[in-house]
Amino acid sequence: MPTLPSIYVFNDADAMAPALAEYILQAQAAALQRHDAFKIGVSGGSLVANLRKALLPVEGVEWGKWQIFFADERLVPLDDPESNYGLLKKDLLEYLPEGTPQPTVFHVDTALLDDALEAADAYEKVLIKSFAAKDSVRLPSFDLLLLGCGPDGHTCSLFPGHELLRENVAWVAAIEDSPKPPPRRITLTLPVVTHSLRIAFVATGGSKAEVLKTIFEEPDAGLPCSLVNEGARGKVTWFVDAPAVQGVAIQKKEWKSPSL
Ligand SMILES: O=C1O[C@H](COP(=O)(O)O)[C@@H](O)[C@H](O)[C@H]1O
Repeated sequence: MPTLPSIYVFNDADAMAPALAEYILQAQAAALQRHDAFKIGVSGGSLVANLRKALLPVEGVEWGKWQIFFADERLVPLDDPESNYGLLKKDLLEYLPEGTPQPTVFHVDTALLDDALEAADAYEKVLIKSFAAKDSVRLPSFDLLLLGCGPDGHTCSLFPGHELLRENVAWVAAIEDSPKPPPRRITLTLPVVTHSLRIAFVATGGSKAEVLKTIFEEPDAGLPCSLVNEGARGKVTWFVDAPAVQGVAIQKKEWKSPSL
């Protein structure tokens, strides 16, 4: 089993989209063989536009079987421009053609936006219900996590050097001092992220090149994305465009379409 992440580089986001779609459809097929649902966790940010580009043109997405959870969420109203749920709805789900079976989307409890701890506990209970009781399951196994990578190397709302990186009991944790606004958020914890069956990072644009250099060339710097690469050995795939890895020493892989 390979231990390094697989890194696929494309000229631009348009060229990346079909490969990302194929990868997601492979994960969907594997999940639907295991159970009658596709349980995924998604980030917000630039990922969502890339998902729309990838998924809208293709057939075979069984939207009605998707159970979508948030890898992290900002504690703001769902219609706030900062909401990851709001972004997913506006930039992806509202584009689904009329009559498409809708995915089940698990958003944060909006009654708890002022209390990050309560909001994290409540979202953990949602996971416990969806993935079986915490007593019998040490960690939930997402079929797929689709993650972004911030320009500082954060992923989910796990920020470089933050104490939350050491959280190893909770499935979902509260953060009140996010260095990127808004400060109050909830996030999946690192053990939950690395326990997922597959993890894909999507990073595009030259603004990511500097941090990708650190992530891949200096993994010991311990940036959150490097910790995921390390902790989820062999299960991590990166989809990037050429500007995002300009000047970064990586071992690229060539995407082979399963349809060829
Ligand atoms: O704050 C956040 O930022 C990251 C990265 O966003 P990007 O726009 O630089 O890709 C995102 O993955 C995370 O979900 C979000 O809450």
